Amino acid sequence: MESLGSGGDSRDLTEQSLVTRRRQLQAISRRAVLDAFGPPRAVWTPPEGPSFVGWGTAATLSAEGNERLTTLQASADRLFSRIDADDAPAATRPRLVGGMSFHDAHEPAPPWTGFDSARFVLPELQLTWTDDTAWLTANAVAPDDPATVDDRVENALAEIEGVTPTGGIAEPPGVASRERCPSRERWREQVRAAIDRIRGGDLQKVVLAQSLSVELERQLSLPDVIARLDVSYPDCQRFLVQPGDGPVFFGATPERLVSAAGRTVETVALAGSTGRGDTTEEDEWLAAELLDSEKDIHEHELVADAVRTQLSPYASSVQTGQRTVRKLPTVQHLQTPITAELDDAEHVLTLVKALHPTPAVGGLPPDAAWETIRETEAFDRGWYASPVGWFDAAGDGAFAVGIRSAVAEGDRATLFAGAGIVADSDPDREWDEVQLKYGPMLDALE
Ligand SMILES: C=C(O[C@@H]1C=C(C(=O)O)C=C[C@H]1O)C(=O)O
Repeated sequence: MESLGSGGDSRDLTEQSLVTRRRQLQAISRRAVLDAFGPPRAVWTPPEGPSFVGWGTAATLSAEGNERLTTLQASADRLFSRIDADDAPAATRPRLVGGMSFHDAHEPAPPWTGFDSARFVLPELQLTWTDDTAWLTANAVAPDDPATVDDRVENALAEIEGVTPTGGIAEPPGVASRERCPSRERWREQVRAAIDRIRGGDLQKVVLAQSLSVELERQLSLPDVIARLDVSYPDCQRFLVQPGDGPVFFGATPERLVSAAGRTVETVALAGSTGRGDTTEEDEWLAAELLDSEKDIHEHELVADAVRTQLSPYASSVQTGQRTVRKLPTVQHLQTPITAELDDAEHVLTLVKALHPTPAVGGLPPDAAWETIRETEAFDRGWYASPVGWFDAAGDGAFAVGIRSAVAEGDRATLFAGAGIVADSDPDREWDEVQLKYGPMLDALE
């Protein structure tokens, strides 16, 4: 029988009610809340729509192996099978928030301690910001008396209303030293070997990544880092997952993996990159060159085609929007929005399973790309480039691709970034592209 850890014990998931109570409150700054309440915690801030912070643990679901999302979905169905909830907006429903490793086989070893192959937490408390107000949700699995959850939400409400607003955003901690994997010379060899394999015919595209380990001059302040990302990357999905007192995985990603609400599904193809210009003219010139680049269009269309193909078993029609240039502070990408109306509502985890990894972070064909990545990269991707997000009892949810991200603990952080390699790739240009993609995390740290 499946079980879950809840407050340290292992309990049978069937026959247990999940009790959820909610209260509306005066909107309060997220930074003040993050300052006041430590781990375990999670932050989810989309460019549009409700954002939330969760902390504490009402239940943890984790699973391993290549069927981990199937196992996890079954556990979640049991957890959500009996919900005793009061009436409140959909965004305040109990949510499981978390993610999974890029590779099927994953050991949660440093720097990824606590990051299981797949791990989702139902927070004990969720604070949700909607357009003009905020809601507090308290969750408990099989409490002895549901009235204790009413008490919990009232007490937490008082605690939050007593939180003192914080001052200005602190300066970034600063970077004292950095260590790259691989070296520039080794990268050239890796890219050339990948190109040879592509020319040999059994691989079309592979995304190779690098890691950058940095020692910080001071301890990292997560509330400040998140606040800085909010200012610099409002159009990106900002996320943070901290399973315990140890490491935290966070980022500001431009890439939506999938969001599902009933039968409506939204996703995006994002691949093909160039830098930003120093002047408006140069910037527009770079954008025009990207839109016209055969190499980048090829790299991009492999992603768009794969996404459409992966969604087609679930949807009789998949709509492709216009290919445009997405401008981010340090880099610009080719982007194509893709939407689908499903034949029947599907659990968002089913769609995550179908889509991960898209060739924007993996490659094509998937197995050959996976093998090339495993044989080439000398560091552990962990949760980098993997689905990170949330889902609820209805199977609705939203997932981002965990790029433009870092895993950090104390005064150390490891940043990750990659680039799609196709037959026409140039190793030095791909190296430069990777450095630009470190931008969001480096800006937040130094
Ligand atoms: C792999 C990353 O980015 C991905 C690869 C891109 C590319 O190769 O052009 C562009 C956007 C992302 O889909 C990353 O940022 O680490």
